[in-house]
Amino acid sequence: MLRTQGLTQRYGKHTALQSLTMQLSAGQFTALLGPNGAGKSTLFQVLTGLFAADEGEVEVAGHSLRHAATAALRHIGVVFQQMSLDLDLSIRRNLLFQADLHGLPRRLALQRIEAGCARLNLEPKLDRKVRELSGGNRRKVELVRAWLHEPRVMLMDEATVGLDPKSRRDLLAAIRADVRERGTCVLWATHWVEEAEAADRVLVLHKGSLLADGTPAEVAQALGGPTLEAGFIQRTT
Ligand SMILES: Nc1ncnc2c1ncn2[C@@H]1O[C@H](COP(=O)(O)OP(=O)(O)OP(=O)(O)O)[C@@H](O)[C@H]1O
Repeated sequence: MLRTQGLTQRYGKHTALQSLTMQLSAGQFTALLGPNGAGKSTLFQVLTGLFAADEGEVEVAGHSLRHAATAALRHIGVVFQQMSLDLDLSIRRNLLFQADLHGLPRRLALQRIEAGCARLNLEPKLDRKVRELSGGNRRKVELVRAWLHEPRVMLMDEATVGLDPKSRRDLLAAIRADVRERGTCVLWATHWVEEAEAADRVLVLHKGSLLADGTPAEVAQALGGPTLEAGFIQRTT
């Protein structure tokens, strides 16, 4: 569902991504675990087409991001680290704005907005301004927004930063349910080992390269364990 081949990105003399090759399947929740500065945000910027990598290729659902960007990006939903909702608009207006950008007919847009908000218990708040919502609920609105065009690949960049434990758990549960129900392919960037431990698969990114790839147990072993956390700290600090 999502493939990269030899992705390399440099900022001046600094190499942020070093020939990164990976392949992610449908129905899989993959954690991209990396310490600060590993290259996670750079990878997400490339995967969402914000800029083209210096070298290498990205394919989304069989479409090349370089040669068929519109077709590729249609399958991508994203929640970035930084919130990007309009604080002075209601949840509904924020989501309708995004639906319009995707060219969704109004009736279908309203159906998806209501269904998405119902899944995340946001429905009673649809007409509240985003400014009045807690951090956890703002993130949920961003998730509903990312779902509006029913993408097959979801990219979540440190989506739980700043959330309390219950909000983190709720957001993760909603994403996992989506993986189960729609077979979504999720790439979840985090530096929280605890979140990676709950993933189907873990990719460990360090200094722009993949250090390990496998189930949490396999990665713990590959990193020299005994736990994922111990191996991760040992190999990335
Ligand atoms: N625009 C930029 N110009 C120069 N260097 C950059 C730029 N963006 C990122 N970098 C550098 O590239 C490397 C990777 O950064 P990136 O933000 O992708 O890492 P990250 O894994 O997302 O880190 P964090 O967890 O702190 O967000 C870092 O060394 C960073 O300083």
